[in-house]
Amino acid sequence: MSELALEIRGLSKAFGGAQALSGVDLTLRRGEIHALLGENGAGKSTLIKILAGVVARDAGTIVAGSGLAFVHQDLGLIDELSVAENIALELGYTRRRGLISFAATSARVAALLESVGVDVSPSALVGSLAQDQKVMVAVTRAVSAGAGAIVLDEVSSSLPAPEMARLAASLRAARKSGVAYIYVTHRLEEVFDLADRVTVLRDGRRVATADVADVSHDGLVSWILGDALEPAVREERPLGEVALRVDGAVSFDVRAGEILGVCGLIGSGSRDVARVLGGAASGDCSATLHDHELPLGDPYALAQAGVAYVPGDRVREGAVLDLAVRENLFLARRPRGERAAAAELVRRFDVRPRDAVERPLASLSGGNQQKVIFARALHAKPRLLVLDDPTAGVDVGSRLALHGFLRECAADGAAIVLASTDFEEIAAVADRALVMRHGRVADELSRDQLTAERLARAAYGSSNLTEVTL
Ligand SMILES: Nc1ncnc2c1ncn2[C@@H]1O[C@H](COP(=O)(O)OP(=O)(O)OP(=O)(O)O)[C@@H](O)[C@H]1O
Repeated sequence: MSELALEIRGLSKAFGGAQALSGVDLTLRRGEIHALLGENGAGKSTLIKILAGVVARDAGTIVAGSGLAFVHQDLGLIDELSVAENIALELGYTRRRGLISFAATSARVAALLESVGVDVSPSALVGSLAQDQKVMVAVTRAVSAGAGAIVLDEVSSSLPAPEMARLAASLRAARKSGVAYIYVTHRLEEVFDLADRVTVLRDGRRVATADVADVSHDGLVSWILGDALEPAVREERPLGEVALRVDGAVSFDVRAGEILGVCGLIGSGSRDVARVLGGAASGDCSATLHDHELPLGDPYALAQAGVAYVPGDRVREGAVLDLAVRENLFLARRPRGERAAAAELVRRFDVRPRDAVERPLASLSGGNQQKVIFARALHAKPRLLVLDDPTAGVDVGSRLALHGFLRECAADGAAIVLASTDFEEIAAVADRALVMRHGRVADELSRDQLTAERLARAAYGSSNLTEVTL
């Protein structure tokens, strides 16, 4: 066991009749980053919830070398407190003669940050840090609690590519302290940037475990999906007249049939563009759709005006978890033949399990919940479709399928605004992209200029790659 931080044998779990995990083995070596992959519903969250003690296992053994800790996407940090205070909440404050010593606490935290290789000041307010730095503070907090293994559960899922590159560098450095990481992601590039080994789950079974150096991108895809991916075809789409005009702090046009990508670093304002147009936030601008003023700020009136919105925060903005999939599909307007229509959408958008229609949305895996929200927006046949990071948490196969649906929607004449933290996604589907910096449109890239790397450079405002440390 000495070389192992964690050993899982024969882990099984069923929910009702559905076998979420069947006899899964996984070993985690000290000081390794071990990626855990699998399509939506493969069983990753169930495995993690069992490790965390939130879900009881049906069978199997788990032996942990030392403590296990969990860092989820929301990180659980308090923005208004300093780095030292956030970590001291876990570590305990250092006392001198019975009194809390902030100086001594800060020195202890500084030493801890250094041991993990995190370059932030203990006195910095967490709210002022970049998202990748926040992840590393959460990691340091877990280390301070004595964790020998840390599960990073989709911490990168809404992290723009440039910030992800920095997080990858920090995590690679952090591994030297001997702590082991399980790293859950749907972005395969990250596996190659970051991980030492990889385990793939499919339908609750372990399909493979391998050294990352021995696997290819296509090999991973076929383990994940049980099949190869059809390469996406990018057909030329004729663009129509200008359909959407936005005027204000940010001004731009989108033509009918055009997919406009919007991206930037966190805080650049790129996602705010989608939130304002989708009716989830108010903003300092006005907009017209086919020359009619859009009722921004009023989600219901926006929907009436032909706008559909796929929110980034599906739990708070997009979905009612306690309601059935069918009810979530038709929240605003219930069609005749609702059951048949819902079953058809579930089939077309490949929502799993297949009998999901009458199940509560909460019982679906995260990625399958997102497909339901996507299906609802596209079913409305919008004239303007606004999406905020729509494929975060969606597996590699489903993502390609959703991109295909986006292209179909554009081919039907919709104007599409796609804000995404996944720069590969924008490069793959957008006809044009705006790159935001400090709340303004800083760059515009046309179709033939669109690559993930160029987007990342533009997001930083640098044409010099060495400054960017991608
Ligand atoms: N509370 C629950 N009740 C019923 N079924 C559940 C419950 N939680 C998970 N499941 C089912 O267990 C299976 C595995 O789901 P899990 O959430 O572990 O997948 P995942 O790999 O984490 O997917 P994703 O990438 O979408 O997050 C799915 O079929 C899911 O519908």
